[in-house]
Amino acid sequence: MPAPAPLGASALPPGTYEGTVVLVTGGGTGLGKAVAAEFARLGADLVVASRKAEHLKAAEDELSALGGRVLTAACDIRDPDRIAEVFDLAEETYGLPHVLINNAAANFPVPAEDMSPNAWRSVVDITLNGTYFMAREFGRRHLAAGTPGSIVNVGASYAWTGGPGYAHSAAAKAGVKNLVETLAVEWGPYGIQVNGLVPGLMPHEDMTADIRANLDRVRAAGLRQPALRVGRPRELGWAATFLASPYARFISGHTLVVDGANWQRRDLVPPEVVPIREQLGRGRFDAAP
Ligand SMILES: CCCCCCC/C=C/C(=O)SCCNC(=O)CCNC(=O)[C@H](O)C(C)(C)COP(=O)(O)OP(=O)(O)OC[C@H]1O[C@@H](n2cnc3c(N)ncnc32)[C@H](O)[C@@H]1OP(=O)(O)O
Ligand SMILES: NC(=O)C1=CN([C@@H]2O[C@H](COP(=O)(O)OP(=O)(O)OC[C@H]3O[C@@H](n4cnc5c(N)ncnc54)[C@H](OP(=O)(O)O)[C@@H]3O)[C@@H](O)[C@H]2O)C=CC1
Repeated sequence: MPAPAPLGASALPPGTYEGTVVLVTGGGTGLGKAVAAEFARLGADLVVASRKAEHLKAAEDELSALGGRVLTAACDIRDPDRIAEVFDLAEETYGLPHVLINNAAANFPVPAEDMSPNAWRSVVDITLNGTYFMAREFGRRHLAAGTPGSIVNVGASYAWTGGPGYAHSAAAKAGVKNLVETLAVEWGPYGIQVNGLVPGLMPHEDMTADIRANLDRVRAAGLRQPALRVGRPRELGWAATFLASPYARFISGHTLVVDGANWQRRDLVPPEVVPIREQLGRGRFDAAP
């Protein structure tokens, strides 16, 4: 597929998000930062919430250079009390966020039989429970205030297909997609839109070592994407700024996949079956700890 428009370009009119507060979880790294940047270019004030000080610093430094104001808040989205404090802080500083980008998630490749109960819990807690806790706080505050809002939950295409090597994340992302569909109906009458946004393979400099190693395996195999290229983080940002914009007010309960049709790929001759243990370079399963 052709290369996208250059970084800094936008399909939306300048100032589309002036006077709008956008809260992005995990907005200090990778795709969350790229999405936050597109809102900032269009005039939004940003609230970035995540756990690590170095990620919050990166958000503050890089996103404030794009024009809008940036408030950062240390927050583990597994903690509903801390989430409420972050919303209090945002309200005191700018007013209640109009848009919530539920981007933060956790993931690492591991064969299902090797995964510890705590590893499963950590990924599901962050990816599914954290996403719900953020949406819950946002929804309750808007319902109480009688104001409209827009939520975009970042997902993954293995929500539909299953994700060998990522059982925890795939199950959690299936829950995230399902939550979009439920909340869109429950909160539609109050003017709250809820949509999902799924990136395809979009490499970036903040990828964790585990995910990067998998990307290297994909590249070594020859990429194998129908688009014959990977996605650029700004392509996700453009889709997010459209979904939360005044031009998408009748879109709700929808999950938009930005992956160059990769998740639809089927072959006349199915690919060779290689067990996940082998793909991850692991030996025979040994139940002994
Ligand atoms: C090229 C193809 C790419 C396909 C991508 C598919 C689409 C999805 C992409 C993504 O979601 S990318 C997002 C990735 N980003 C992150 O995961 C960032 C945040 N991650 C983290 O903070 C950690 O990785 C964490 C482990 C998920 C959470 O950290 P926390 O501090 O809460 O947990 P820990 O106490 O460190 O660990 C809990 C538990 O998990 C076990 N564990 C940790 N890492 C691994 C691993 N690599 N493999 C197996 N198990 C792991 C850890 O040992 C703990 O379990 P116990 O030892 O206590 O049993
Ligand atoms: N990159 C890709 O190709 C793909 C990505 N995705 C999805 O896109 C989204 C962004 O992924 P990507 O940018 O690649 O990943 P990153 O690892 O760069 O981003 C994950 C972000 O989540 C934050 N985070 C993790 N755990 C918590 C927590 N408990 N509380 C608050 N924040 C947390 C991290 O910040 P901190 O460490 O500071 O807490 C980090 O900023 C995710 O939802 C992911 O599943 C889906 C498919 C493909």
